[in-house]
Amino acid sequence: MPFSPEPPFQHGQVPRTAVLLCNLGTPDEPTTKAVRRYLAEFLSDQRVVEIPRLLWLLILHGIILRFRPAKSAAKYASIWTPEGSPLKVWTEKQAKLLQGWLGQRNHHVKVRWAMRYGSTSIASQLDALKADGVTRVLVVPAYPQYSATTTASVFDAVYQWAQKTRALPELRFINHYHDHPDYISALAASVLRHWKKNGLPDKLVMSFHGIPERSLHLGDPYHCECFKTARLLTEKLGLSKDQCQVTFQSRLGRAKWLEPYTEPTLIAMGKAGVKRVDLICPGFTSDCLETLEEINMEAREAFLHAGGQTFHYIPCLNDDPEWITALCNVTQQHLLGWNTLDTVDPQVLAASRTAALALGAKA
Ligand SMILES: C=CC1=C(C)c2cc3[nH]c(cc4nc(cc5[nH]c(cc1n2)c(C)c5CCC(=O)O)C(CCC(=O)O)=C4C)c(C)c3C=C
Ligand SMILES: [Fe+2]
Ligand SMILES: [Fe+2]
Repeated sequence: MPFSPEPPFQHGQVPRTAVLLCNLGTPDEPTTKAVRRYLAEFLSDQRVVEIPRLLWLLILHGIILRFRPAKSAAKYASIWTPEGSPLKVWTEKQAKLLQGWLGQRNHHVKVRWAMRYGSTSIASQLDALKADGVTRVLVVPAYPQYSATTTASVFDAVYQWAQKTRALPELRFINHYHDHPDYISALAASVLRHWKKNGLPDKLVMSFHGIPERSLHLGDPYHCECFKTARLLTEKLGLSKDQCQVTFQSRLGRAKWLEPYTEPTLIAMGKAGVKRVDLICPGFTSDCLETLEEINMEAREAFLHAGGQTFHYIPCLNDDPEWITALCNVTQQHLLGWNTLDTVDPQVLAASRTAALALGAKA
C-alpha cells in the first residue's frame, strides 16, 4: 500500500479530530534512578495495586523501591536500543503509521501517542492537542484486552486531566478489541509467517500478562478476554487443544495471580519431553521488557534448562502492516459520526488564540 507519513491535509489546514494512542509507559533511561521514578509512579496507582494504602506504601517505599529499581534497570539495559526503550520506540512508530494509514482513507486526524506513566504523559499530550485546535479526541489504549489495571487507569488519567480543563474537547474511549477479526488475523499472520520459515512446533504457548486472581472474582473481564483471544487465534490457525496452551506471566508479589504461570508451565513442558515450544504474547502489542527479557531471555533459559530443545519467541505485532490495518479499522469504527474532514485554518487558529490570550485566557 502506498504510504505517506503525514495525511494529505488540504491547504495546510489543521485537523479538529485527534487519536491518542496510550501505552503503559517505560523509564526514560535504563538507570536505577530513572527506573525508581517510573516504578514509584506506576506502583502508586491504586488501579494497579489494590491492597490497603498505608500497608502498601510501607511495602513500596520500605522494600520494593529499595531493591527492585537496580535489578530492573539491569534488565532494561539488556533490551535498550539506540533510539530508547522498545515500548516507546514501537508505540511512536505505530502512531506515525496509523496517522498515514488513516490519512490514506481521507480521515484528517492528528494521531499522537502518550504513556500512562512517565513521559510523554497523557495530560501533556491532551494539553498540546487542545493548543493545536483539536476539539475531539478518541482515546485508544494499546491493550486489546480490557483490565481495570491498565485500560481503566488510562481512562482515569484522561478524566483527571478533564477535571482541570475548562473548555473540554469531545472525548471517546475504546474499551477493548480482544476479539476484533482484524486483530486476530494480524496475530495469525505473524504466527503463520514464523511457521513458514521455521516449521511447526510441538506446542504454541500464548502468554498474557498476569493480574491478581482476586481481580477476576471482583469482576475484571481480563481473564475471559484473554481466553477469547486465544480461542479465536487457535481456531483461525486450525490448532487442536493439545497443540496450544494459555499462560500468564510477570507475576509480582506473593498473592495468587491468574494461572497457569508461564515459566513453571514451560519448565513442566521441558521435563515432560516437549521438544519445541513457540511462544507468542498476544496481549502485548509492542515488544517491551516483559517480552524481550522475561520471555525471550529468562523463560527461554528455563525451558531449555528443563530439557526442552528449541524455543522460538514470536515477536509482538509492533509495526506489522496487518496490525496497523487492524488498528486503523478499530479506530475508524470509533471515529464514525465524527466529521474527520473538519479542519481549521492555522491563521484563524493563531488569531483566535491571540485574542483569547489578550482577554486573559491561560496559554
Ligand atoms: C504490580 C502489579 C502489576 C500489574 C497488575 C500489572 C498489569 C499489567 N501490566 C501490563 C503491561 C506491562 N507491564 C510492564 C511492566 C511491569 N509491570 C509491572 C507490574 C504490574 N503489571 C511492573 C512492576 C513492571 C515493570 C518492570 C519490572 O520492574 O518488572 C510492561 C513493560 C514496560 C516496559 O517498560 O517495557 C508492560 C507492557 C498489562 C497488559 C497488565 C494487565 C493486564
Ligand atoms: Fe505489568
Ligand atoms: Fe517482568
